[in-house]
Amino acid sequence: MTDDFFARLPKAELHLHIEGTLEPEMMVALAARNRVSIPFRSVEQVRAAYRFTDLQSFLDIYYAGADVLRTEDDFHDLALAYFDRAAADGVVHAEIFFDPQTHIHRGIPMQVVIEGLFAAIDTARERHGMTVELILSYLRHLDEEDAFATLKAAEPWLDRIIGVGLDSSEVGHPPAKFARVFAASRERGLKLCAHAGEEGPPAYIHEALDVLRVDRIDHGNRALEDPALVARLAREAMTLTVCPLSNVALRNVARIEDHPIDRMLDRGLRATVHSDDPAYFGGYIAENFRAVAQARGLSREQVVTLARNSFLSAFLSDEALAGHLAHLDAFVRDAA
Ligand code: HPA
Ligand SMILES: [Zn+2]
Repeated sequence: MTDDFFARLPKAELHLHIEGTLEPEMMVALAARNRVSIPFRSVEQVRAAYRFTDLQSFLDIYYAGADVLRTEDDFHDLALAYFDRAAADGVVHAEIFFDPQTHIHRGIPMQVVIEGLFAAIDTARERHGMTVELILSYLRHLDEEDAFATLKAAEPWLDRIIGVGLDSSEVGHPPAKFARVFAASRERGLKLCAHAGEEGPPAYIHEALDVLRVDRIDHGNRALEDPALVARLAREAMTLTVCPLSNVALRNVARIEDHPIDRMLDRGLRATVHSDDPAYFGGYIAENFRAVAQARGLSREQVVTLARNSFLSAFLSDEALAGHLAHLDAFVRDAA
């Protein structure tokens, strides 16, 4: 399989934090445009700081970097640059996380964030035919009351937000901490996702399923430590949105050659491949597919299964899903 095959393979991006697409060049440019001081003098210095030892060491830099995002134009420019990049990687549908609390706590109103993102989404549809949905992600290191305030602040735009997520520092902040705000989110018709089992134990995945009643698990790698959980996830066809380059960058997997993606597929798990925070972890979605496929010697059939799973796991109408699967089948036939 050539680089071109991985880039043209039609796919859905389901695990991407838009703040994690802030490339060092844009960070430096927005710092200058908004007269925000950052602790780096050049793009090279920013890149050199991207050596992580765990999730928290990444989050510290990721939240600091987000401070250059101030205006509706900033959010628009950030997201449109990402959509252009994703289109070149074969992404035809994306469901992206955004972290409103990161911005609200700095005094940037929800409206600035959301209207900037919506404007870019409209352009992505016109320019690339790409469909994009937003997932409002609650920060789990903050309390549930703050999450409730965020849901309330998003009320005017909920008809254009497809779901909610749960991210940030996992260990010590179990899913059950957000039981009530997830129930309230579900009552408003929102889909539910939660990061679980990235650094946290398998018990957090059980909780995300039983207490939050999520529709998708983000990461979920540590499920492999619990055979009964693996059997349950497989039986329920519960998606795990797996991010290979993130797993290596944050040292949840020692080397890409050790990545468990094929073990997940072999055990009947509905795994998908995504990019998480590509500006920080060294590659967008096609590079995640290529790197893990080459390192693990995946067959073409396994790679196509990963792409198919991305559509099966997306929050699409039956009609849109059928269209994407037909397009994928045609691509596979033509590429044969
Ligand atoms: O990989 C992640 N895990 C938890 N929180 C995050 N916020 C951005 N990326 C991540
Ligand atoms: Zn993530």
